[in-house]
Amino acid sequence: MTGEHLRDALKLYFIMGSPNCTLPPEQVLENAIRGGVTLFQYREKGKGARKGEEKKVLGEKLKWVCQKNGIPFLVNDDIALALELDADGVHVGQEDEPLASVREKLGDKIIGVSAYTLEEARQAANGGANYLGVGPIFPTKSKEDAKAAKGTTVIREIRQNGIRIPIVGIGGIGPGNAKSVIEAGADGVSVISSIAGAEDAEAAAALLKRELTL
Ligand SMILES: C=C1C=NC(C(F)(F)F)=NC1=N
Ligand SMILES: [Mg+2]
Repeated sequence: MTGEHLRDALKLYFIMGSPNCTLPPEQVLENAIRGGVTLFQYREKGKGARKGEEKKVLGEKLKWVCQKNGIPFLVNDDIALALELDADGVHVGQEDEPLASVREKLGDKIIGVSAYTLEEARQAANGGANYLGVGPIFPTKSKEDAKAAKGTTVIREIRQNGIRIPIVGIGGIGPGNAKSVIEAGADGVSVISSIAGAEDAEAAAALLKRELTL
């Protein structure tokens, strides 16, 4: 996938695992994609998260849903699982395996890196990350150890410092604030609870997509 294709694919980036879903995760994902999700990250984390074989089995199901619908399937944190599932890529945080060693294992697959500050963004961009996950932009309920929300200024700051790689904002993004993330210079928004926690994931995704394309 070329850089520009990835930039477009980041538009509406859905992230979830079984702890985020009330309905069966594969059904939530199917509905979310029908509503306009453009890229998916399997993030099996938090209370009640599956482990080992169960985590892998769910990953295979969700990867299949993505492949059927032609959208990229990424795995959060777990490099070994990403390789086992032959995922399209991974997302790693500052405290996960260093970018250089992940790149060595994954070759030209997609590697996204979390960035909370301009410095972290610059380091990841220089280190060959394919995209940055910048946030939390707004207060989030989806990550227990989330840092203080930064607002959209941090995205503007990264762009003003000449960092051009694709950026997706993350953290408390939903209808009403999604557009401001794009206006600050991000190529897309990533959401967990706005879609996974919605009564109707398809409608929730469609509402967000519409706001992003207005
Ligand atoms: C902690 C995270 C930060 N950003 C992202 C993404 F949106 F994909 F960039 N995913 C994560 N799991
Ligand atoms: Mg992580």
